[in-house]
Amino acid sequence: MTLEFTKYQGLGNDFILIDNRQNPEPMITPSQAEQLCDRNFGIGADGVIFALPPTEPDTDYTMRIYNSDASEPEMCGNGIRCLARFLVDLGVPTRSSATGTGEYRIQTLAGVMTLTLKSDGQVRVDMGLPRLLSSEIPTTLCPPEEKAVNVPLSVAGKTWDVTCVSMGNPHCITFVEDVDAVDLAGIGPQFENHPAFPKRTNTEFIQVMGRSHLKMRVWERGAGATLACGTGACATLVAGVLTGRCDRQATIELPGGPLHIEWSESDGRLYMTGPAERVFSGRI
Ligand SMILES: N[C@@H](CCC[C@H](N)C(=O)O)C(=O)O
Repeated sequence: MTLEFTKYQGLGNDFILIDNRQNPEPMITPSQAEQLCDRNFGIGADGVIFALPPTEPDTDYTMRIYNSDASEPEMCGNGIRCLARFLVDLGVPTRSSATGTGEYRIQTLAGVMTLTLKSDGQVRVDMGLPRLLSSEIPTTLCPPEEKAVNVPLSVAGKTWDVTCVSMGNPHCITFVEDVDAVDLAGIGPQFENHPAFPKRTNTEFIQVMGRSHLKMRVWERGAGATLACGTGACATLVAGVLTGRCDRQATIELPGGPLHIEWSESDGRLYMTGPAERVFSGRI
């Protein structure tokens, strides 16, 4: 089998993009995706993203993604910005927004996202509403109809105060004094596979630098330590606001670079703005 692909990255969170517009099912299996993501024996990536035909009214395409461990998450913030750039590079015309900028409407397992192509090359994504009930995360840290905000979680012999937010996919956020001192590879997997998270979890370790500046390191479910996580940055801003640590707009500083996140007071939705770049194309 020969597969055409293009590699993209959003703040160093990197993906293999596949033009799957002729078929509603991904043209490779999760285990083939895992092989392609291998950084020694494959192309190397944090995940594989498929541009699939639309199945919902008023959408342009459908996005699905496999993590580098072959699991399928509901959503990916950096990945959907890469998908916007991929569609532009494929020559797919955009819709025109009220402000005259180009837009795509993309269906995901977490709902429909609107992507706006900005004139400076960045992509702004309407990431939708955060979900806060324990049943929606999901987590057993609180009763199903309660929010897990600043609740204790025991990991690696220490009690961490955590806040849980779903952006379609699960996030567990904890604020620390010094984010560079966190042993990500040591404790990340223990958060990810903690029995309190029946669907596993992404985990964000956050240092507050100011009310509009948070520094983040992430351990991703199914991908490990990555250089950036868009859904994680959105979930982090929500956790920061809910615990009184930050304003509703902030720069989230990630190892791969900054993301701008806004939690709109008027519509309650999260808006993420950041870059996405093509790295290379190939055939495997
Ligand atoms: N890097 C992504 C999130 C990808 C999915 C995640 N690993 C999960 O399993 O939920 C982002 O930018 O949001």
